[in-house]
Amino acid sequence: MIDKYAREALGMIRIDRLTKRFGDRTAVDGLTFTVEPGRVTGFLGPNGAGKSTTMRMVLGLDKPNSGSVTINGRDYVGMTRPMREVGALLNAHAVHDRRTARNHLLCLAQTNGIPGRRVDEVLELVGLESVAHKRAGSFSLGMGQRLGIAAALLGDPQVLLFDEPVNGLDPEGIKWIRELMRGLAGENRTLLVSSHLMSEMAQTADHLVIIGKGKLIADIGIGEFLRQGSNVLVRADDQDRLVPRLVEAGGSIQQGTDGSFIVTGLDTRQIGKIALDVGVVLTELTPQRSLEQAYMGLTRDSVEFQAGAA
Ligand SMILES: Nc1ncnc2c1ncn2[C@@H]1O[C@H](COP(=O)(O)OP(=O)(O)OP(=O)(O)O)[C@@H](O)[C@H]1O
Repeated sequence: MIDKYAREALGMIRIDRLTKRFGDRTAVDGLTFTVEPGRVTGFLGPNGAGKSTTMRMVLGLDKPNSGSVTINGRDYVGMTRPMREVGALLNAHAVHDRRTARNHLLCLAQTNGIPGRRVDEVLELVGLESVAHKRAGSFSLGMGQRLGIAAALLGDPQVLLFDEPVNGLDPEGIKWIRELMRGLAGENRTLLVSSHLMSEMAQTADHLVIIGKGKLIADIGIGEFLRQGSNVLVRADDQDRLVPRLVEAGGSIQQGTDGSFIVTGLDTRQIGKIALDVGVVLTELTPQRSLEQAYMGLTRDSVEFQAGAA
C-alpha cells in the first residue's frame, strides 16, 4: 500500500539545501526547490551556474557535501529499478559505441530488467527506426541526442532530466525536442530541463528555476516572471481620467506616439484594478519586458565570465 507521503511525493523531485564543493569552489550553494509533475520546469542559469552538478547529484552521480535530493520520496541510489523511475539525458554526445543503436538500447534494457519490445517502441518514439541497425558511434549530433532520449524513455519513467537537450541541434531537431517535452509533460510526467538560454526556455517551460553561482535566484511560473517588475503598454478609452490615478498609485508614465502609453512601477493586475475603480475601459494591457531581458537582469551579477567594457 502506498502511504500518504509516498503518494504526495509521486513524480516530485525535492532538492533541499543542496551544497557541492569542488576544492575551494562552491558549485552548488544551499539550493532548495521542488520540481512538480505535469509541467516542464526550465532549469536556467549562466554557464558554470551549477546546473549540471545539481542534475548529477539528483542522479546520485555526484555526492553532495550537504543537503539532500529525493525523487518520488526516495533517494536515487536506494531505488531498485531506477530506469523505471527516472530517465536522464546528460552529456548526450558521449556515445562512442561500436554497437548498433538497437543493440545499445537492448543492452540497457536487459541490464535493467526492461522487456526487449520496449526498445522498438522507443526507437519509433524518437524517429530512429530507419537507422536502428547503424552503429551508434557514427551518429550525428541530432541522432545521438535522439538516441540519448530513447535511452531515457526506455523504462517509461515518470521523472525525466534533460541537460541542455537542444545544444547544437538544427531547427528541426529543436522543434522536435520541444514538442516531445510538451507531450511528456502533458502525460503528467515531471521534466527538469536545463538551459543557459532564456529564449529557449520561453518556448517550452511552464515554470522556471533560475540559479546563479550555485544559488537560487528565482523559482517562478513563466507568467508571473513576465509580470514581475515589467513595463506595461496600456491603451484606454479615457486616458485623462486614468493616468492621474496611475501616477497616484506609484506608476510613472511614458506617453507613446500612437495613443498608447507605457506604465512603469505597476503590474498589469494593479493597472487593471485602477482602471476598474475609475470606470475606464482598457483596450490593451501588455507587459513589455521580454523574458530574455528579465533573465539577463536577474543573472547579471552571477555570470562567471563577463566581457569587459570596451
Ligand atoms: N568535477 C569538477 N571538478 C571541479 N570543478 C567542477 C567540476 N564540475 C563542475 N565544476 C565547477 O562547478 C561549477 C558549476 O559547473 P556546472 O557544470 O554544474 O555548471 P552549469 O550551470 O552546468 O554550466 P554549463 O551551462 O556551462 O554546463 C563551475 O565553476 C565548474 O567549473
